Amino acid sequence: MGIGNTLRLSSRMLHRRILYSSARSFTTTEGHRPTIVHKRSLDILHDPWFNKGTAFTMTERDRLDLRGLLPPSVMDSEQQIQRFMTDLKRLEEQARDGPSDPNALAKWRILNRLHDRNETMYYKVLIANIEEYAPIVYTPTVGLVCQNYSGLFRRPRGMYFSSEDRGEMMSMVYNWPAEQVDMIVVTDGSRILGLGDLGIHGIGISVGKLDLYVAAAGINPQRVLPVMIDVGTNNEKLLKDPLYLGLQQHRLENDEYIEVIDEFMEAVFTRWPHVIVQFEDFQSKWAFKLLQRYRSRYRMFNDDVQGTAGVAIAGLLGAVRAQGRPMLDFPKMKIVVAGAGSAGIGVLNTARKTMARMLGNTETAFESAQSQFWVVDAQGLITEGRDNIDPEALPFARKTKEMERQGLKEGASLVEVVREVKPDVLLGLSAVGGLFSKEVLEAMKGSTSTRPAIFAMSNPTKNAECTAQEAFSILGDNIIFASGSPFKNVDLGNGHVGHCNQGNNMYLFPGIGLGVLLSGTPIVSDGMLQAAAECLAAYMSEEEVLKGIIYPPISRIRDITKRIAAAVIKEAIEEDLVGGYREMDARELKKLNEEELMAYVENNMWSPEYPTLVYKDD
Ligand SMILES: NC(=O)c1ccc[n+]([C@@H]2O[C@H](COP(=O)([O-])OP(=O)(O)OC[C@H]3O[C@@H](n4cnc5c(N)ncnc54)[C@H](O)[C@@H]3O)[C@@H](O)[C@H]2O)c1
Ligand SMILES: O=C(O)C[C@H](O)C(=O)O
Ligand SMILES: [Mg+2]
Repeated sequence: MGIGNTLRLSSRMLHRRILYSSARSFTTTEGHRPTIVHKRSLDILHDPWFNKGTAFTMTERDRLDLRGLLPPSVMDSEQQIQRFMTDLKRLEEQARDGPSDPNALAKWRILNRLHDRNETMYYKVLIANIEEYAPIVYTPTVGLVCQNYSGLFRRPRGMYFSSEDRGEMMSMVYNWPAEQVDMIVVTDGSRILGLGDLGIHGIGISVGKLDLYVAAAGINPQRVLPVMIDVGTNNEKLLKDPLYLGLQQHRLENDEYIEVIDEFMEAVFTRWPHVIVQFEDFQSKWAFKLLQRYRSRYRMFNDDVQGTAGVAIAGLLGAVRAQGRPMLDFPKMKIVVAGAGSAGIGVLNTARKTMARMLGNTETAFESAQSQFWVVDAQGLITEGRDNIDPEALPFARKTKEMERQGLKEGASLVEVVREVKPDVLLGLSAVGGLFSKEVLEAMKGSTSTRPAIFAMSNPTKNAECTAQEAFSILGDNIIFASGSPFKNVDLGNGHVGHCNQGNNMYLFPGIGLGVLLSGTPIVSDGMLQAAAECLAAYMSEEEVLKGIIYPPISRIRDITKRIAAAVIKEAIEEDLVGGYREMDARELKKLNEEELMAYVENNMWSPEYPTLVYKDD
């Protein structure tokens, strides 16, 4: 069409064009008309017709009571699809360089989908097959899940409190639909297993821990709440990833950080005054501070510091018994610990206290206990000669002169320390995979123990300080071996089998939580943690321990958890801290004999059975 023709567009055509365009704009307006929904909160997220997932805008989240039920980052639909496609494509990569069980993530997805559609059935499957599926919903696969969380994120589970929610937490906590919450596991994502800062993706660890609370301790799944507190991340990869679901800012520090955690604690304890909060995978610089800040004010504990310590003590006492010696010989053990973070220091403090108690609890007993430990961190052996020593590690710093006599100096390497000390136990909580190298394990051959023990406790599997195969093949089947993530027993030929123990805080935290809940204690005391550890230590028979089996198999986790809960309640009674639980008041609780106490615990453990449902109009 020439210019002239264009100019001569008939008025009829022009009219038609205008009509067409106005019809289009009319259609568009129609498309923007709001959809009326008769639902709010999780009911919307669980409805495929209305759910937009992370694409709900902040105003919509506020309008529909969704605040806190989704990660804080708002995505558009293009970004959502990009995330979905990245995940889909990752399947191929995983088949190539995935974990030792190439189906682990696929199994996790299938279990997770079941979790989304039928909780009762999910927990029935999990409890009946706990040995097979704990490594899927818990370590090591949970680590992989967190690392791939952006792609795996489907239906949100739990609550997200971010630093953007300051001033709002007290009200948004009411967006959680359950009237009662018994157990919260909270993380800030700053140190997930040995995988470092995973930011908001760390929520997977809270979900995994609570799965064990339900499966092992029989906490009602309707009363658990996984929480992620997003104060930013220092993980540069996440900070640069446009599809990251969390706040793209560096972590808050100092008072700003504490104010966020304070507000969260106040909010959850205001709505649910009897809730128990388990702190999980906070970097050590905050783990200790927050524990001290809250432990006498709230029902809370730190699993990495306190749960790990109890499990390690139980294992160390097992290692003494495995030598055919009485537990009271524990204070004679020489222990080299690699790693002085939240877990390592937690273990050291408790081990020292246990030894000191065995030696009479005097000042000399404490000093004598202290001299049984050699601590090696990223900078080598910790001595008093170190500049800027971490105050938490200070009590375990060795005296320079004494070390000189032993042929060691500040910063000595792990292999040097093992060679000189010839320890009974080598315990790793360093998060460094392969730290117990061939050289280090060879040096352990010089151990003066009749049955040396190797505890490679870092998680997940790739961060273990050594594999079971490496330990047994170098040191033989006489050793005691425990690892944080599960390893299969090692066939050493000629009918010899190296037994692998799983030294993981999963043997303690569910029982601690359950005992605290059912006792109604307002705080989690050192005595309760000690009672829990002693219960675990005493659980294994003489015969098992002599075979090198120092922890129960995970198939017995529900039974051990029940006993630990009873031990915690007993201790709460001793300390006069019981408050009772539901219809069992403190006075009644104190009257229970051993058998009745066990029955009380058992009767209060949830089991996955379908209840009869009856409809009732509001
Ligand atoms: N098995 C369990 O139940 C259990 C429980 C808690 C933590 N963990 C594991 O323990 C590990 C550490 O956790 P954390 O919270 O203490 O971490 P953290 O980051 O606070 O501490 C790590 C420590 O290891 C030290 N370290 C680093 N490189 C080292 C090296 N080459 N040699 C010796 N030490 C070295 C660091 O200096 C630091 O002291 C993680 O892998 C975690 O999964 C296991
Ligand atoms: O989560 C685990 O498996 C144990 C422990 O809490 C850890 O941080 O590694
Ligand atoms: Mg942990």
